[in-house]
Amino acid sequence: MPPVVRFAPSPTGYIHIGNIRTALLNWCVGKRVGGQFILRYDDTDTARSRQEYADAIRQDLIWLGMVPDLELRQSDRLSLYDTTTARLRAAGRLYPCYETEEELDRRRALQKARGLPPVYDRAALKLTDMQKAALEAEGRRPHWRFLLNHRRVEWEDGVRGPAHIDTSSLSDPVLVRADGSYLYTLTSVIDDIDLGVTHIIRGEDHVTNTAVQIEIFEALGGRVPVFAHHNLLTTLSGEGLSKRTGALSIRSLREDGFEPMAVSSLALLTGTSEAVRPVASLEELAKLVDLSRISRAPARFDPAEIQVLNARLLHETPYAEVADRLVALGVGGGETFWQVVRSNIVKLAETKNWWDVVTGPVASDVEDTAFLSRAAAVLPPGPWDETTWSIWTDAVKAETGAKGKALFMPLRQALTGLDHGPELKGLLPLIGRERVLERLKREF
Ligand SMILES: Nc1ncnc2c1ncn2[C@@H]1O[C@H](COP(=O)(O)OP(=O)(O)OP(=O)(O)O)[C@@H](O)[C@H]1O
Repeated sequence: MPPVVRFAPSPTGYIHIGNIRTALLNWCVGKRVGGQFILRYDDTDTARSRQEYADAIRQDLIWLGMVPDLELRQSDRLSLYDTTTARLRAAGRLYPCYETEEELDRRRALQKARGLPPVYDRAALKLTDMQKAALEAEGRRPHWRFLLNHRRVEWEDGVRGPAHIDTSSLSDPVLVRADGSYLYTLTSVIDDIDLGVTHIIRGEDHVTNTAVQIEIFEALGGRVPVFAHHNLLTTLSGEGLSKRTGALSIRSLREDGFEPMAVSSLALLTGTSEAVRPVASLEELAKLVDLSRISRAPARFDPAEIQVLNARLLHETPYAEVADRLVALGVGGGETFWQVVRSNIVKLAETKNWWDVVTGPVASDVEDTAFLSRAAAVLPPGPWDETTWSIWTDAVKAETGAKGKALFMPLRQALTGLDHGPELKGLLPLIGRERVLERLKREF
């Protein structure tokens, strides 16, 4: 059976490069063998979830090439959660609790003072019907906790190998809030069962959730999927990423002009056994994914590396893949121009600067105008090709006696207004004889 995978972000901000590590791993594991990739907005936290963020997540994934096969939002599925929760209540696995946050805080402080772990003591389980009625008469509304089985929950983690957590070390998790809203821990399992999710690949921030959720899967009679918890991306100094700060959001990287495959290559390959390098397509990237070879240590990455990857990716990109975008940027010169400039750019938009250098005008401040006039005098006749530059510079050398930097630098500066850039043997024919003459004679 082909895998069914999902990316399930909360639409509470713009997704960042760490979030897409999760999305990419799921996409790769699912799509490389013809599986289904689901995008699910986990928007049960209505106070923080926003439609504009959900829209942005979809756009970001599509920009990266991960088109979802199915898209759904948890806020549309409340009736499924209502009926499933009723089953858990009927089975005695959900029980009402009336403690306020302050009461719980106090209890935890007391446990800590006694050297005990701050685990919920299940006091609510001992409440009689009369006590519950009295609390409700006071105006209290219950929140609902899941009765854990207090056992050793084991699973074969796709990344971490054999894993286990003893749920007796955990508090019974709240699955339904006092206002009746559901927590992600529950709704996620209900959806994963309903959608037939076969693999749950997510960050290791979810490991504890997994033990709880395996118990919920079992309580609901669902098939427990394969779980895999990957390391989280952190900055070089070890700082985590959060949607709330907006740092390294996919949106900002796109606006900064980075290529989607540079972003994806960095997000996916950092902290794996593969060298971090630009990979040309998601399909190629998917072939490199081996969950069992993802490191357990945090995946530290240098945000500056994205520049390097972007440049390397563009250096290897064939003209056909960028032709339309070059036209949209107002860049001419076709494939020849692309071959000449692609190894001199970090971002595609920089091609426009070089095209402006080709078409002119350029301002230069070469003082030795006599040298330029003598160079102009020996300019070869057209047509020009890649050999013209060396024919010309040999002639200028013979004419003026200049060599090395003293020969090349004034010519480069006069022709481009700059002291660096693409090879002049490629640029020269693009600039053309007429403009070269103008620039040597300073007649722009
Ligand atoms: N720095 C990170 N590196 C890799 N994966 C991450 C990182 N941060 C979050 N994830 C993963 O992204 C997926 C979506 O997570 P979620 O929507 O909860 O976002 P978040 O960034 O963890 O949370 P928050 O909105 O609280 O900042 C989860 O599977 C989570 O494990």
